[in-house]
Amino acid sequence: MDLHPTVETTAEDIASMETRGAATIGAAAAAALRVQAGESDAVTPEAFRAELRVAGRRLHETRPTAVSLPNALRYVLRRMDGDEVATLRASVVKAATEFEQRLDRAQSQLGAIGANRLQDGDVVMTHCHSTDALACVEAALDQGKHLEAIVKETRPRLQGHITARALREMGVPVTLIVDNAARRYLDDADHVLVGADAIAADGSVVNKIGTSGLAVNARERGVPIVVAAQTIKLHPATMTGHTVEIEMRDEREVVSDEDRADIGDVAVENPAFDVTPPRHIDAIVTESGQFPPESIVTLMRELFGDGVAEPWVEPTNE
Ligand SMILES: O=C(COP(=O)(O)O)[C@H](O)[C@H](O)COP(=O)(O)O
Repeated sequence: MDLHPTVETTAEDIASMETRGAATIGAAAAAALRVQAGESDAVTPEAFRAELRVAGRRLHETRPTAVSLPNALRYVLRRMDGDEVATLRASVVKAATEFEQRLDRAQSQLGAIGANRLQDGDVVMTHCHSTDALACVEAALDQGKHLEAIVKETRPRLQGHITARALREMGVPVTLIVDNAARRYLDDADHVLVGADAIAADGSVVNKIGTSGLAVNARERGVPIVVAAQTIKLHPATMTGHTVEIEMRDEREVVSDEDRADIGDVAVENPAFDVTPPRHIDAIVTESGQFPPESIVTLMRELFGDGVAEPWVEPTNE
């Protein structure tokens, strides 16, 4: 069975980080499933369902950490319903569209909540590029508040450059710094504002590598650190003891082949994310409200209480 080219392209773009950031990855996965369903030429319901599961697996295998990806697949594939291809197709197209609309609504809702924490004249320090975090800044600007930003460049892929450009386009004065200068510039910051790729049941936050060190420094400097994360970042499998896989990316993102030839035979490690424990986080802002990290599990149970299906996996009885 051939996957639609859009599914393959979407998967390749997620794996290569052409498409990056947890919310964007979730939206792209849902959109790809919609195309697979809409263009499917399956003639039986069984063939259609199998095709959508294969598409789900292809998308799921791209990157392991941002739980927005499996949550997007769950949302769409669990709503695949019907006894004929036409009804199955319509159900997937509807669910994928619904998912994307919910993402947009959630991001602006959490932005309005997160903006309430920001005061006129505040300086915000950012790490990586988080559309959920920037939604809070944008909402605060819409409330008439003036903000400045200290943007960490975020090696090795320099997502801070995306954030710097986005903030400049909002009219926010930006100071770009190397990651190692964060502790020094925390003295000038009123808030640290970051996003999340996954939030565990104990309130730990998985985000771009460097977040946990920034949180420790922010705590020590007395600068509040807020995580802006839609509920699709909640990781339901952690309610049953599963842990979040931290993606190890290609060493060449850290050391070019030329540099390696110069340096010689050294091991290079390139973890893309790290885990910040709840004790180093002041608040998690979601579209459903602000939570101390230790209580995020109440929201997780409310939203994902019925366990963690993996509807892209072939059912054993098939
Ligand atoms: O860690 C990253 C991106 O990592 P990468 O660049 O490796 O994908 C972002 O902070 C979160 O995904 C949240 O982003 P958003 O708020 O946009 O979902």
